[in-house]
Amino acid sequence: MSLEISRPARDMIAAGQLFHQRGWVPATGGNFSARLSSDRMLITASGWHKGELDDSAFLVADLDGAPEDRSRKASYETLLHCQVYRFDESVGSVLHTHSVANTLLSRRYESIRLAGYELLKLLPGIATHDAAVEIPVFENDQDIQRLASRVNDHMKKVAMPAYLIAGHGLYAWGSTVAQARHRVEALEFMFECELRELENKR
Ligand SMILES: CSC[C@@H](O)[C@@H](O)C(=O)COP(=O)(O)O
Ligand SMILES: [Zn+2]
Repeated sequence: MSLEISRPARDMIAAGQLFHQRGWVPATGGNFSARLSSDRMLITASGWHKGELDDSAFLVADLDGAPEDRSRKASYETLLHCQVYRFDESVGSVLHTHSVANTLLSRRYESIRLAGYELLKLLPGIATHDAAVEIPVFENDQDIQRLASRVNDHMKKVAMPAYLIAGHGLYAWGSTVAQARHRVEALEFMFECELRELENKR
């Protein structure tokens, strides 16, 4: 495996193990990618357990989602990764999780407002806890092309640091795998806080 591929693969393998330990990628849920160049990415193959990734779990695809090796099957949600890379050329990694907190909140709200958290500072353009962000929730859809196009239309109108798919999971990104992972960790922490707050109000 070339150095170009082995570094992001190593970081995504480590992210998968961490997310699995936290319960954020049950069964074969979740998928990960890293940009390799302006028009290529390394992405998880479909159907892998994300806590058990190894070098063979990744494949190179273009930003239309076509694998270089046509015999390989990229993630079912590849086009959602392509959409983010195409929308913002500074994005270097996209990570997707299926946690209990993000799933429950996304089933309940049309968007999640996160305000007053110190960890908001992990998100782009935020330098203080005294801030708020809206994380939009999109209706789930097995037609990933149609879902990617809905996300794209919304992104053109409203800046977002991440988004949720209802009853499904979180998509977050960053300039590197490490930054995307930190953002997933921060968002999952804040979602967990929101969920517990909600439960305490009952
Ligand atoms: C089989 S349940 C999970 C999938 O439908 C999907 O949401 C997911 O996150 C993983 O799909 P994958 O094709 O392995 O990248
Ligand atoms: Zn998913």
